[in-house]
Amino acid sequence: MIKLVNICYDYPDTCGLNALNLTIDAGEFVCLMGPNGSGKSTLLRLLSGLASPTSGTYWLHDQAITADYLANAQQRQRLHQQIGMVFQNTDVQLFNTSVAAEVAFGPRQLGLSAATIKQRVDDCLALTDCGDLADRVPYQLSGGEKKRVALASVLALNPEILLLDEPLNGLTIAAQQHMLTLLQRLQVAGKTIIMASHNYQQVQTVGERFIIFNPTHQVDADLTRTALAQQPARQAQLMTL
Ligand SMILES: Nc1ncnc2c1ncn2[C@@H]1O[C@H](COP(=O)(O)OP(=O)(O)OP(=O)(O)O)[C@@H](O)[C@H]1O
Repeated sequence: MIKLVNICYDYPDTCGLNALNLTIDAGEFVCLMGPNGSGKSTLLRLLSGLASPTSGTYWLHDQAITADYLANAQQRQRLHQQIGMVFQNTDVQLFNTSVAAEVAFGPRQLGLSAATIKQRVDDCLALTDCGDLADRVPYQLSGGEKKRVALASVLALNPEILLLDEPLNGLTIAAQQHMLTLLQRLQVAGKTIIMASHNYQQVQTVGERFIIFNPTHQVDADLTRTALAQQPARQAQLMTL
């Protein structure tokens, strides 16, 4: 489904990703791990179409997602329907005056009918346990509530792939568990989940594949949960990230 071939991404003064080769299949639950600055967020930005590789090719369903492809508004919108991203800082993502309006925003941009939009909003609020937040102002919600609303607004476009950048950061233990259970439910419902995290303890029971970056922005290891469980030294290293 996703295929990255020899991807490099350079910021003006530093490297973000270095010679990345990766294939991700539909339905996987992938955790991107590695130290601060190793490239996890950069990879999510590339996958979401917010940035294009400096070199190499990003394929999604045999379509090369190039800067030229993304320059076309219709094609960009198509990508955003296929791949949705929950940002690390949800404050940059939530800008509407009510939660219901926030979740309706994406479907409205697609020009869907009022009845379809209402159905999608109701479904996504229910799925993320945000039904009782519908009339609240997103900016005034707690950190955990904001993450769930951001997820609901992404789900309203019904993307097949969900990208999440440190979705557990700043949440209470209960809110973390809530989010993880929600993500597992979405995977069971057929979504592909790609989540950046530096906290192995939090994600070890939900992630099925662990792609671990090193400080030079390369993939250091790409392991199934079972394979990682057989590498205590690697697990210990992940615990210290
Ligand atoms: N907007 C930017 N401008 C310049 N350099 C950047 C920018 N964003 C990231 N970088 C650099 O690119 C490299 C990869 O950063 P990235 O944010 O992808 O890492 P990360 O693994 O997500 O880190 P963290 O765990 O701290 O979120 C780092 O060296 C970082 O300093």
